[in-house]
Amino acid sequence: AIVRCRVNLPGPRSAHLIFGNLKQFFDPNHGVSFHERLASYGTAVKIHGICGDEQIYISDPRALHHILVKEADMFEASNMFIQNNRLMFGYGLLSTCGARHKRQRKMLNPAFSAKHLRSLTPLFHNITKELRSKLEEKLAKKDDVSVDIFGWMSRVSLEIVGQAGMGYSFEVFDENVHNEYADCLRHLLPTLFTLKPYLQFIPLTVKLGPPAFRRFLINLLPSRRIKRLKEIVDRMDRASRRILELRKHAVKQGGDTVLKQVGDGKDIMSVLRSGQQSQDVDNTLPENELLAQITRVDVKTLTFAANDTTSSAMSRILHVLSLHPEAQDKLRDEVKSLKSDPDETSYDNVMALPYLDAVCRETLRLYPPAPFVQRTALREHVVPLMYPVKGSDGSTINEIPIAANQGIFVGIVAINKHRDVWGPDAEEWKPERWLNTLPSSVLDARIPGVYPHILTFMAGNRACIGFKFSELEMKIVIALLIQKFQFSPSDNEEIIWRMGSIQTPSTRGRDGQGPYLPMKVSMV
Ligand code: HEM
Repeated sequence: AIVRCRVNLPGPRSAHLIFGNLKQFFDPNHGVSFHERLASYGTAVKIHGICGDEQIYISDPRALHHILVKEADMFEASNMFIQNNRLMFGYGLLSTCGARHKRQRKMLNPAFSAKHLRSLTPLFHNITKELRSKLEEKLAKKDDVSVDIFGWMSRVSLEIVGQAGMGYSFEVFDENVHNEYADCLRHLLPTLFTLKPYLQFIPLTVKLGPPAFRRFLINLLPSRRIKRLKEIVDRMDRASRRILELRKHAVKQGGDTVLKQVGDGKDIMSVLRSGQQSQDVDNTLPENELLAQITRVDVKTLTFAANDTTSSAMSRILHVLSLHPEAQDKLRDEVKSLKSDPDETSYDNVMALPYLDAVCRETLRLYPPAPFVQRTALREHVVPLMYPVKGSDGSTINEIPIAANQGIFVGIVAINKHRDVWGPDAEEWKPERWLNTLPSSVLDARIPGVYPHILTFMAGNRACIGFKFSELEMKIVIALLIQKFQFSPSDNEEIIWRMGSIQTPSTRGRDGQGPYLPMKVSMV
């Protein structure tokens, strides 16, 4: 349905008869500046969608508290997001709504608790040490080497989610083994993102008969990108089937011989399974959903949700540290000053490092891997604003009447960098701001994020379930790498971060070749 705004919100003119502003919004190369332009209109901005549909880009703290927490039942993940994830993964956490989503979430929560993460800490250490050995090998004969940091961050985070999430090793550190799954993940989001304006039609296309018929139609389409996407999804599906076969086989066999492949029972899926066995029938998922949780739906959902996000965040941290050598030295001093051996740092010790915490928070604030997400209003509603906006007719708007079915973009990057909240230096990378008491403007804004004061991991009932997992992973990987290596910018390549559902690095002129972050690495 085409929905119009009920109030004269400011915003850019429509740029295209059919796609409105969506091609600008989803443009990998110029999207970052378009999003900055949107934020300059104010905290509630009108965007033109498909065929005259009007959507609202919101970055106001009070409005987002309302939408994501207080009245979350009235705003769902967008139908496009749900349907698209369902087509790619099946019925998992990223592709269900309402009571069904709530049930799945309740089952999964304990597996992501701090208590459970504590037990995973040694595993995170061991995997990072494997990465360190790889880099040390490369540096054995040279003073410095140029390394694709994104590639390595992607491998380490896939291995961590593989082993800690599913008890499965992707064996990513063996450079002689072509890793099909890692390859698919690397290309999935960038390919998907270039199709975003067209994916707005997904809720219509899923009604076109059974899956086999839709597959037949896809094969008739002339678009190379759609064919590529289908191929990636099919390859991931086949690979996830193989992972599960291996896992089933190994569980049947039991014993130490299979531990390298299927872990030691501490992984998320095993915890889920034992939780399922110990709970009342009423509390459990129906059999088909339980199967969805521990079958390839989950392999794909977990790896998809965890991999690109965390590797983007870790790459960004190392990139920023390479541009701020004094901050890098300060962080290294902090890690080295640990009383315990940094290699064996416990969960509590690594979480208690103040400068490491500040570096992670500041990078996640200024450069959230997911710069926006989408929601749809289920019913009409009025949303209050903390910072009034000036309407296109000059009037002052204090609240926004939202129509049923209206599309909403949650402006994560815009709220994280809001000047009224963070002050005139909001756009600067300053980890020190987290070491002092935060200004009252930040505390008063009451930004509803699960990660305090920023919206990077979102808020409310669909907030990131893996944020503590990811925080631990980032801290261990960064601490152990900084302890041994110096990271510097590449001599002759300009790094560009591209707009996407998840932002990824690349270099100028390297369009369509997947993420890439060359950096110089040397021993300290
Ligand atoms: C820096 C790293 C990460 C960032 C920035 C991030 C961000 C987000 C965001 C913004 C959402 C909300 C999506 C939406 O509502 O449209 C989300 C959801 C989710 N994340 Fe993360 N995430 C990260 C790491 C992880 C990790 C490591 C895992 C798993 C191990 C994970 C699992 C999930 C899942 C399963 C959801 C769906 C939750 C639901 O719908 O109930 N994420 N994440």
